[in-house]
Amino acid sequence: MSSIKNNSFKLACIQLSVTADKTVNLLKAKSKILEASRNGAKVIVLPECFNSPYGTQYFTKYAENIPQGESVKILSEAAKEAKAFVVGGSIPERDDLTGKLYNTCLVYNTEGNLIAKHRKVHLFDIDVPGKIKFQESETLSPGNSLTQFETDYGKIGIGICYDIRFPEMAMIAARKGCIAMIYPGAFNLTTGPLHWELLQRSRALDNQFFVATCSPARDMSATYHAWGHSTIVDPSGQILATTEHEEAIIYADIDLEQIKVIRQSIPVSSQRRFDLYPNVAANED
Ligand SMILES: O=C(O)CCC(=O)C(=O)O
Repeated sequence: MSSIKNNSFKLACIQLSVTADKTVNLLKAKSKILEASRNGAKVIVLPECFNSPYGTQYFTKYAENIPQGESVKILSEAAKEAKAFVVGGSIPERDDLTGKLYNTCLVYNTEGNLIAKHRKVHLFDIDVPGKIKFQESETLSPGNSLTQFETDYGKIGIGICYDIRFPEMAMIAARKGCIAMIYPGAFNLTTGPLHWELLQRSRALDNQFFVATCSPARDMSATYHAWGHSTIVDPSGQILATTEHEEAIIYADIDLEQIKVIRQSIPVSSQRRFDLYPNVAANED
């Protein structure tokens, strides 16, 4: 595990109501970050696409350059005022050099400095006949790297929404010593009920670390209906905090001792047989 100054902290996930008005979204996000901080949270998470409605038709309009964009400024100010680590959900990012758009999570430290940037690696391209078809790749490009950042409590890995379906990402974070994976995400009314909680508990149990997800609140007048149910799961797969689909802040006390205890009792990470699966990608027929 990386250098840890404190063995416990309060984690908050802000299930924000996101509107079509970017300024309203940003001001609300900042005030909720400060509220979470007043309630003792030291790591505060926003949802996927917290400054814009979620949908490929919106990304171009709401996209911002990093670090010049207005969302960057608000996140930095909020983290500094809150004296907390802020995992800034995600925003549509425009790379001015290439013109490409990304779904990007920015992370700030307690001084308001940008310490990590994760571009969603696995784009949400699915087609469930009669239920949901979504093609993020119509407008977005995928990121090409995995992201972890240091806090006073240990290292934390970042994924965005669909990234949670790829256990390799979380496993790499765990093997690099992360204490948690945090996934800003916006599942939907088709895949949410069956998969959202199951995926979180699976990633937590696979890796015996904490997992947190943060969704926007549901808005039935929007074009995309988010599942909500932001959740925090402990290293044994138990749910520490969750909610329904309305706007809410959920909190959990994260006790890092729990990681040690479960890893000592069920020591799967030291029992792995990498001699049998050294390179999973090479095993395709
Ligand atoms: O994987 C899913 O079912 C939903 C993913 C999603 O909504 C996203 O990646 O934004």
